[in-house]
Amino acid sequence: MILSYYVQINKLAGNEDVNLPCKMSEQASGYDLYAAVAGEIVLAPGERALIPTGISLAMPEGLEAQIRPRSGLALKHGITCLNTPGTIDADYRGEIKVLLINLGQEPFAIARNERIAQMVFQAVPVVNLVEVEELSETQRGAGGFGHTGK
Ligand SMILES: O=c1ccn([C@H]2C[C@H](O)[C@@H](COP(=O)(O)OP(=O)(O)OP(=O)(O)O)O2)c(=O)[nH]1
Repeated sequence: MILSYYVQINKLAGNEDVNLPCKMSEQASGYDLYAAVAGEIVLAPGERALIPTGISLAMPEGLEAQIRPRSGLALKHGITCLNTPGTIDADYRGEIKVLLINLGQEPFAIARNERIAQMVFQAVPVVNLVEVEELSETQRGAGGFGHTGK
């Protein structure tokens, strides 16, 4: 089953040269996001930075976008998203930004229009929280955090 949505995308002023998010293969889950940094920035080992993408979105209600790391950057350079997956709410109209951290041992340079992360769209169910005095019983009950063993 294929779910299909229209999502509006806007290039922010001064970012006309920055690539729109792009799927690198036909059935890729994620749209790669491009850095809209001025020139180049360098992340020292252990350093984090909020990287602009130069784009904003208008998604239909019931959809979110998740910002996830690129595995190649993580494996080769220790570059990942600190808050993964970052949550882009359907009602957010600001610039999409990517919170990167350098967990590697070398400085890592990020140039304008370099692919830094990916964005995966997800359907979000509408949930109404209902406060009650007691919850239904289950076999697990309150067991968690490894209570079934290693
Ligand atoms: O990686 C991210 C995470 C969030 N956002 C934007 C879109 C999102 O809709 C908004 C708020 O994100 P979140 O709810 O994670 O942040 P918060 O710390 O709870 O802030 P707020 O109080 O603004 O909701 O920030 C990004 O651009 N990139």
